[in-house]
Amino acid sequence: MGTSILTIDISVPGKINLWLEVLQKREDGYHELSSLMLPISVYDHLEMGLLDHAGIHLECDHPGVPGDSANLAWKAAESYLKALGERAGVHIKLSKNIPVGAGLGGGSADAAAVLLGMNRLFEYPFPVDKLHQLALMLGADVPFFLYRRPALATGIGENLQELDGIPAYPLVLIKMPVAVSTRWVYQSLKLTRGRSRIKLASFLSHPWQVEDVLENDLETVTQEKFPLLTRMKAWLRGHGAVGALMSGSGPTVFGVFPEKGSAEKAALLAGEEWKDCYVAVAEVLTASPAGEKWF
Ligand SMILES: C[C@@](CO)(OP(=O)(O)O)[C@H](O)COP(=O)(O)OP(=O)(O)OC[C@H]1O[C@@H](n2ccc(N)nc2=O)[C@H](O)[C@@H]1O
Ligand SMILES: Nc1ncnc2c1ncn2[C@@H]1O[C@H](COP(=O)(O)OP(=O)(O)O)[C@@H](O)[C@H]1O
Repeated sequence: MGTSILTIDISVPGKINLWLEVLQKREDGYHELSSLMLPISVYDHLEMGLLDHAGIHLECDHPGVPGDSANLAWKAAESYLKALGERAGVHIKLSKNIPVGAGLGGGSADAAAVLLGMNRLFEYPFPVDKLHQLALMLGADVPFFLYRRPALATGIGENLQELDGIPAYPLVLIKMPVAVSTRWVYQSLKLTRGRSRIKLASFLSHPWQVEDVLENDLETVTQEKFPLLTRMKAWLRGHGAVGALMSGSGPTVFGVFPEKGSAEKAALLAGEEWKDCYVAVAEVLTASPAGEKWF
């Protein structure tokens, strides 16, 4: 198998939803949201290179994630090549580190990163709007990961208002050893809200009053099945977090800490308290990495 000399390495950040309000169900079954999406310093890794023949070769190191055309990274490469109309080939090596089925957006993040990587390998044939369009066909969350910046997501997640002024919140993540299906959570949701309560402008002028905006309408569904999540959030608050919430469809819960030191201490204790769980310290990424050109 011949790969080109040019290979690229990409660090792929996951995300949390600092808030997630589900506003209504559309006729196609998707839900309209208002969600503050924040990239975080928990990363998958991708290595990509062009082949000297057509095809998509994927290696994925996670036994629970498909290594074939069911992988979102594979699907992203396929859709990019199809849009480009070239009989080219690509090799993709995916190292998973973002927990799977966790509410941290790992699959969507990989898909977006493959689109970005392909665009660099082919020397930028597509503008960002075209990548955004391809991303949305892969999943509602995928466009967010093209920009790697804090953003208010509306529509089904694809209308993105990028935001400055979000602190690099120190976080502790705890995830039970179960995977949750996003589809199941949305399908099980009973809508009660109607309209958005959280005011972006007032949050931006007092971002440290973060506990006032930690709200996730999907929590009720996942918490009912896994009541331990409620205890995990209370535990995080009892160990220094100013607030705690489930991310996305869960089951990861995150605590927001006033500074890195207290987050690290809490994470050490969390590792002892929540023995079978994934525990990590992370922080919110507030700016795209400098010097990276993708489109
Ligand atoms: C809940 C969130 C919050 O950021 O994240 P995760 O928990 O998956 O990380 C997202 O809305 C997940 O987005 P994503 O994972 O891209 O969703 P998709 O693959 O497009 O859809 C998976 C399933 O969720 C439902 N879905 C998704 C997004 C949305 N706005 N409304 C929905 O009803 C769809 O009906 C679909 O069956
Ligand atoms: N590259 C990928 N990384 C993770 N999961 C993937 C990937 N491709 C496909 N999947 C499948 O997508 C599902 C959801 O994965 P993930 O994106 O990690 O969760 P979430 O939607 O909670 O953020 C899993 O069932 C997994 O098998």
